[in-house]
Amino acid sequence: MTDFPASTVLGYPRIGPRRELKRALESYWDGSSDRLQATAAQLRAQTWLRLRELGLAGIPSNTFSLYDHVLDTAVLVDAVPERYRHLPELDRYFAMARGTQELPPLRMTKWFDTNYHYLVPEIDATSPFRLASDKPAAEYREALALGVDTRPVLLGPITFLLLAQAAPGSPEGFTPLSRLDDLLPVYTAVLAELAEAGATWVQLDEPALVTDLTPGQLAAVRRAYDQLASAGPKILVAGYFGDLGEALPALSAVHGIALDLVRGGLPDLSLLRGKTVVAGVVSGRDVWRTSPDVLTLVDRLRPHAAEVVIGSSCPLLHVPYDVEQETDLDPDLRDRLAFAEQKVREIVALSRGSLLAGPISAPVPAGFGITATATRSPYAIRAKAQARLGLPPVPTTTIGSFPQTGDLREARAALAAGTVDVAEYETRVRAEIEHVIRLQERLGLDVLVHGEPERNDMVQYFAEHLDGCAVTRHGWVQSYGSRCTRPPIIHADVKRAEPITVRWATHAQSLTDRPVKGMLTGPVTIVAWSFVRRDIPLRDVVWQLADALRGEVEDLEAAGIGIIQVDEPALRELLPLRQSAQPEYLEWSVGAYRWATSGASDATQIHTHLCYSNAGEVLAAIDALDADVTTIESARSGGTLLTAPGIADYSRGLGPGVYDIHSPRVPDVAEIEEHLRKILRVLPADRVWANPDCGLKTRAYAQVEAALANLVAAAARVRG
Ligand SMILES: Nc1nc2c(c(=O)[nH]1)N[C@@H](CNc1ccc(C(=O)N[C@@H](CCC(=O)N[C@@H](CCC(=O)N[C@@H](CCC(=O)O)C(=O)O)C(=O)O)C(=O)O)cc1)CN2
Ligand code: MET
Ligand SMILES: [Zn+2]
Repeated sequence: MTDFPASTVLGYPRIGPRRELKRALESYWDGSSDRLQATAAQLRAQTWLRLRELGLAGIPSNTFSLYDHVLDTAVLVDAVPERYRHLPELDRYFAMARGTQELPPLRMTKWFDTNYHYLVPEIDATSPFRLASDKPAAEYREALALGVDTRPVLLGPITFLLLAQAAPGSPEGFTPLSRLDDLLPVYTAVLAELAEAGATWVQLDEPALVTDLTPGQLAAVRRAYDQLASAGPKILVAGYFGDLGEALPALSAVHGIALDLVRGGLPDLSLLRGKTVVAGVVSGRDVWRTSPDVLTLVDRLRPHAAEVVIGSSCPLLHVPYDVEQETDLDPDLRDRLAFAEQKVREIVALSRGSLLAGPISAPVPAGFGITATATRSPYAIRAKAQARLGLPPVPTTTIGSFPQTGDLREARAALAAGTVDVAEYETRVRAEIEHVIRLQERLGLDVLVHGEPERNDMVQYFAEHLDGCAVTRHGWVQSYGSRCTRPPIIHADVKRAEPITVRWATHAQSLTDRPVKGMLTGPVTIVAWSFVRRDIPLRDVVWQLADALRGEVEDLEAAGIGIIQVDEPALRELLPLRQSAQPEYLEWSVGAYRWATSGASDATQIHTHLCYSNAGEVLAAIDALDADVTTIESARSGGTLLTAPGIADYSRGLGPGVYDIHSPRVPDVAEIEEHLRKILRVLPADRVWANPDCGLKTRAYAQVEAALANLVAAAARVRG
């Protein structure tokens, strides 16, 4: 049964080496271009042909998506909520993704422990599943027409259902997984269609199988794969981001298993007997070169499996395209790196036994060893000291960023290109800060922000100003839809050479009598959204950052900034997927946050912000952060924060976001007021803040002005 190609990747980036998909999407949405489908087809073709050119034997298809692969799966099986159904195909797809002025979008949340976001399917007890799209087969045929026989990739039914939520109005206790038996025939139908088109192998992605599953869920896994294994094509189940653990025995019927041997260890090898095993030894989650030593893992597998294939640990969606584009990187560092293109080369070389050892790695690390427990005075004492801020009940504020205009981005690009000098660039940034301050005063907000116009990104900006971090020029990774980030590379000990944000914060504060929040990104989030060195424990890197930020907090306070926000939107994201590892993580991550913030005096109000956090799950940790005020995503998760156990006892300031900033739609006053009243039914008025869900950088000024005016009006109504 040795018919599987000798090398493969589980998936590939899809935004385009120069973000071609981003540009095609955004010009399609603003109506200025009709090249979306053509660009998409071109990107797919380019990927298949490039992978073949690099010598990769097993090439995946249907890894492309116009927006999100979970949304694609919902559309594939027709799990489309009634409210979107009247819309024509593509409008409907983007309405589910982004909303329209009339319709809010589906919920969006983090894909496991990555910075990728997926749309949460809504499933109810009667959703009539059926095969409603031929995308997988169409893309298979599209590749075949180019002479590339691919392995179609589908999101597996278990992960799909576990990531879905019960549609609003579902009976108490209803879980989407209870619909498995109704969904399986649709999967059987897609598999049959793919077999008919000529596919010999189909990959089913099941990252949910590396999380803790109940006996009932494990039984569902077995039932699903016993059935799908006989549907036609051979089935490769990919369980990545960790160990398959208890789920592996339940996959006994399938023909192949892809193991994540970077995040997970070798399983009970007897369970692999007779199977094709994709040995995921090349990491899809970092940018470091792979050592040929990984072949010892492959050697351990060989005697047990029917065949062993060299592969990536997970889809390469989470790494940038090509390190060769990074001509500005320090050559010694660049030598240590592999992006998607280089990883494919490594996989091919490993499969041919010709991978060379990488260069001698990192400089000698210092690690980190703070043992002090960081505490501030009790909250009651701090609250009294902070009364000097003179804030009204239900104060209004925003999360930090204001729209990143085309002008600002162009000015930054011009600065990098050398066509604008630093002085000219900074003049523009100061002018933008003044504009943002005046706008907030005009709107009547209580706690102002400077708007973050000097930042390309809340993480990259800090990395650019810290020793030990490098940034890329073209290393884009998709975060959601058309939005991307360039994760910095933390390659050595992190240190702050000089203050980073103080001059922007003091400039903003000099323009107004109202308090302006200083704005920092927290240590966990900087690490979560960067590629991190591997030669010291993650927690040591986080603590190094915490120490650098502690210095920044002290400098801001000394410069007269009375409110300092330290964002930790990724606190929940780094939570280990297995419960057994969670308490330890929460202890050191919360400890690092407290180290960063606890140098502040009682009178300085510390804010934090979290988003896409399923905050209810980490409420105790949020509490332990000990921030005076926490603003949190809530509008787009259907207010689940407000029903979290313990929420009514939350003792400090809390601002559950009252509208979703990731959608272009503008909320009206009544809607925001209703949201605030819902919050006030759960929390006492002296603890509630009124704010959007997240920063406003992705919105246009017209949307922001209208939405914030409505927010201020709604807050005024509930105060009365
Ligand atoms: N790192 C990170 N992760 C996060 C978030 C976040 O803010 N940062 N927020 C949450 C949601 N995720 C998000 C991720 C990205 C963006 C986002 O807006 N990204 C921008 C890019 C931001 C950036 O780096 N901008 C640079 C570069 C801008 C650019 O494209 N410049 C042009 C040239 C200028 C032009 O013509 O526009 C180019 O390089 O080609 C800058 O402003 O300097 C985008 O995709 O459009 C928003 C939210 C969770 N994860
Ligand atoms: C993804 S959290 C964003 C927080 C940041 N202060 C902003 O407003 O953009
Ligand atoms: Zn946010």
